[in-house]
Amino acid sequence: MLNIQAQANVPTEFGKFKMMAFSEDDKNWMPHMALIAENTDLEKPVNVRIHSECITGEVFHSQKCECGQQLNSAMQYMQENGGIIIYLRQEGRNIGIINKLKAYALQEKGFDTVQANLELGLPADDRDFGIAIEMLEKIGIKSLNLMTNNPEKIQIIKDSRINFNSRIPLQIKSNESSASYLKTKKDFFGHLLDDEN
Ligand SMILES: Nc1nc2c(ncn2[C@@H]2O[C@H](COP(=O)(O)OP(=O)(O)OP(=O)(O)O)[C@@H](O)[C@H]2O)c(=O)[nH]1
Ligand SMILES: [Zn+2]
Repeated sequence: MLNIQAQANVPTEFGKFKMMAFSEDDKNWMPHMALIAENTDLEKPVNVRIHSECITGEVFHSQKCECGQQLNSAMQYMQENGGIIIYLRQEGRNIGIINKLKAYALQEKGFDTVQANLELGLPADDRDFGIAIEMLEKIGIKSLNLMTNNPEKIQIIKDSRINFNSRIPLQIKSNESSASYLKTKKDFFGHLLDDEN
């Protein structure tokens, strides 16, 4: 069972967030995180972004994906409108950074983002979004507006006790390196992306 192990108010370049670390015990060095923007009203439908860790994109500014820009946009949006970011430690769609780099090496040889995982004997997407539901319920969210393009995340909320009120699109313009990745997300995973990608 996940519990809030610690929480503190942290100023960021976007504004102040209450940052919470969730894990089963306080010995976990990679806890899932919740960032709650100031002025978030938990009694109204809450704006929520469920975001999966991507060290290459968020920390090292890789151009192969749009995760870093998505996280920045989400933080900005939550500060302007109130809301919560659930940050899941599910690097590489939960295959981990070592396997993700192995998958990237295969992508250099022409495999796409899905084929590369399968070639490694791993699922295309191994994430468990039930963790996000558990965290949202602990925080006390009853109804939400979900910031995503991923229909699976929407379905997970609809299958839970939390009310799905609306979707907030989160589309980042593609670049030369990310265009084919975004096309595969649209074609294979059914992501709700406009045609500019
Ligand atoms: N295995 C693998 N993981 C990747 C690759 N590129 C990005 N990721 C991971 O994919 C996750 C982000 O998933 P996305 O499919 O981009 O987006 P999403 O979270 O499903 O959907 P949105 O809510 O619309 O952003 C992060 O954990 C990234 O580390 C890749 O080529 N291979
Ligand atoms: Zn990424």
